[in-house]
Amino acid sequence: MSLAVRNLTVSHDRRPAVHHLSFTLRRGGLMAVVGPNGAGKSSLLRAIAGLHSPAEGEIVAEGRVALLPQQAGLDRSFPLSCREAVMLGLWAECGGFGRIAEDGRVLRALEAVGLSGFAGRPVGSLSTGQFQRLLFARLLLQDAPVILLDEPFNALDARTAADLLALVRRWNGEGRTILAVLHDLDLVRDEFPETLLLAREAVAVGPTEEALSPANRLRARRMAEGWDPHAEPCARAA
Ligand SMILES: Nc1ncnc2c1ncn2[C@@H]1O[C@H](COP(=O)(O)OP(=O)(O)OP(=O)(O)O)[C@@H](O)[C@H]1O
Repeated sequence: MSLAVRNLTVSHDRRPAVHHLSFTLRRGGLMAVVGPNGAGKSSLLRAIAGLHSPAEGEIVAEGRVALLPQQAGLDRSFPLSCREAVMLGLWAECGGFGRIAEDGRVLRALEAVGLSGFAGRPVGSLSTGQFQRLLFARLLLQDAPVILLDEPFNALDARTAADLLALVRRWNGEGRTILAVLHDLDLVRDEFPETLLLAREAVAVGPTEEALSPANRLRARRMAEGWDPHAEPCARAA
């Protein structure tokens, strides 16, 4: 197994965003995470990436995990050039000074996502699509066997989405394991063989067509609508 999530509860202020969730993903697996707003999808990815400690349960990943976060949660006014922003992806691998020797890799990553000539541009000057390409270049450099994508094609034009989808396909073809939060169910059906349908708890996990059956989607909607944000914290997640 490349990724195993066992009885995972992720809480904010002791209120569970993800509740007693278990699933596994084989090496080279390609799985979509689908669910209503507030279903816990981003919380799940952040916990797998090690950015949020689980309240309960266990996450086992084979090798390094790289996360493409949601753009909406990022501060783009930070004074960084594209080169520096992509180099941040190398921090865990090379530390501060070692990265300077890696400029060639950074330029190649920028080129691979269609951003040749952008190395010196401030990140704040990029369009949404260009910024998403930049985040993909950073992921490319991280070279992780497990890749988490949080709404990777949101607010992109067709050309940018197609280019970045081609990169995802390439990574998967190289045997990397990919877990992606998506709202476009047609894209999920076309590209992702497996799906986790999440409404804080797992509604379904398995082959996409079965997981996204009308009955499961209705159940997910009802579970999300029935959730009381003021309910008592989960006693088991204390
Ligand atoms: N930092 C936080 N502090 C407090 N509550 C949070 C925090 N982050 C998320 N939550 C809450 O956790 C629940 C799940 O949020 P999360 O962002 O994981 O859902 P999501 O499925 O990714 O939603 P969306 O589709 O809208 O992006 C929501 O009720 C949200 O308000």
